[in-house]
Amino acid sequence: MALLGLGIWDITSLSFVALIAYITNNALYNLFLHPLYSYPGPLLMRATRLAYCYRLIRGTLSFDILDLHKKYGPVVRVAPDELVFADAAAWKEIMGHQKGGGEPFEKNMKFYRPFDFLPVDIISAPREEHGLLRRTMAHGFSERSMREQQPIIKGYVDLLIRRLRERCGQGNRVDIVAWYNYTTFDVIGDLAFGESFGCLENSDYHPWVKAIFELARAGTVFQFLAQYPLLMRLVFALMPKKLMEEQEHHMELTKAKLRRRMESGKERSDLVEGLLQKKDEWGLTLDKLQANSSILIIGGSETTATLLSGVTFLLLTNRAALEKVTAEIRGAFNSEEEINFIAVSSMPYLLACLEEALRLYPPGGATVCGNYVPEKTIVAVHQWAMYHSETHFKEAFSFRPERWLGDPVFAGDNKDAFQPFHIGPRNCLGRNLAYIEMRIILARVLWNFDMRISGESLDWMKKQRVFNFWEKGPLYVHLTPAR
Ligand code: HEM
Repeated sequence: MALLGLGIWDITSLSFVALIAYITNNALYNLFLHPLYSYPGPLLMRATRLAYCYRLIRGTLSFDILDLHKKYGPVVRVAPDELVFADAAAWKEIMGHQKGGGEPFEKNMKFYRPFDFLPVDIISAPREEHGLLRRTMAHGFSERSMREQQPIIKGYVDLLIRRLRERCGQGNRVDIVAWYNYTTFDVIGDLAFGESFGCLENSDYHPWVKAIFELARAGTVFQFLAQYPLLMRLVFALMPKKLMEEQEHHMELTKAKLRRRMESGKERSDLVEGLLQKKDEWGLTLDKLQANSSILIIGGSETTATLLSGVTFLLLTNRAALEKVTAEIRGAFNSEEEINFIAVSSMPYLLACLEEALRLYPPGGATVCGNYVPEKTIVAVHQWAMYHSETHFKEAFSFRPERWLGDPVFAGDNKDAFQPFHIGPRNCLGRNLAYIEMRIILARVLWNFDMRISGESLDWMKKQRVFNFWEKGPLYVHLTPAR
């Protein structure tokens, strides 16, 4: 084959040279002419986004960002068009409420919705649609709804305790991560679809839940590919058909659950009732309902289970704090029945332990909040890096619940830097529900069991990487009934 007298090898060599020239040209532009050229950062990261993507898909980005802040200061250029901030004021500037409503910047869709064909949900909706969705979904999180949801949540916590009692004692160990996941997925499954996933009942993950964990790692790869549309198309063309079918199957399962919830005809104070009531008026398709209920489940279950796993690990490796929080709980109640939503809200040390775990092990972690400013710069805050900085928190790597209780040793901490639920019009809608679930579950577990960490899990937190979620291995603990 010949083109204008050139052979195949000439054409290949020319294409290669053209590609190298293009990459070099781009890198030189990024280093010397780009509007962000004067911001500090490592040479490779300033020259090309590939260096950032490499850290993202290795799952080490969040930890690397802390080192970068130490070396380059509170604002670092981590990709040609991206700045990360380790400054408490950045929260407000990036996400705070604006006069007239809305947030200052649009979200970065390459991060939040890497594929155009995915239906829009509350997390990825543009400003106006987001406002409508949020106002409607907020009904499910009202005080009244949460009061009515209390017996549902209690039912699953009762079942958790029963299951753990069946398994504890005589040298047995349990993987507490799995049990927290079973519980929080069952609770939110019930609150979003009117039926649980049956994880606690069957003492196993439901395939829907398993698929979510399997997709998390792929998510970072797609966030990387979203930067390179041609590569994305190539990967899609080569992707095994089976993977696409599994994704379809997952969405079908969600739709089937939703259909059953709609056909039940019951009015419930749950998390989707608001949307279902507006379904016809807004012409909400099943795809959109599916997308939003999936977000509720993923956002409301994995996060809470992660934090519960984190706080359990931190307590079991900090004996004094474990004894103190256990004494607070066991001293406050005469019977387990008294441990309810209201009672657990007034347990200061329990709350301080949860806050400290949110600081050391923020669920979704390490996630960024990318947004575009008009000049198409992405701006981001990385929670893990921000919270492990001595600039903001004394003894930043240690578990010190006292810092949240006014201990003068930590008077210099910059609490404004700590925003695990984000701030502004797109902050976490489920924050109150999360606190209630976390307090009730932790209080009931500590009331019922003396806990000890199993030797093989002592470096559980150290080994983890982040792929949108913390990639948590099993956390083995020994439980002994306390009564
Ligand atoms: C420890 C537990 C939790 C943490 C740390 C957490 C954190 C967050 C964060 C950081 C966001 C902002 C995400 C973004 O825009 O990038 C968010 C949004 C959201 N969360 Fe949570 N969350 C937790 C539990 C829950 C629970 C239990 C629910 C209940 C279903 C929930 C529902 C939501 C919803 C609906 C949004 C979207 C809000 C919007 O875009 O307007 N979250 N959460």
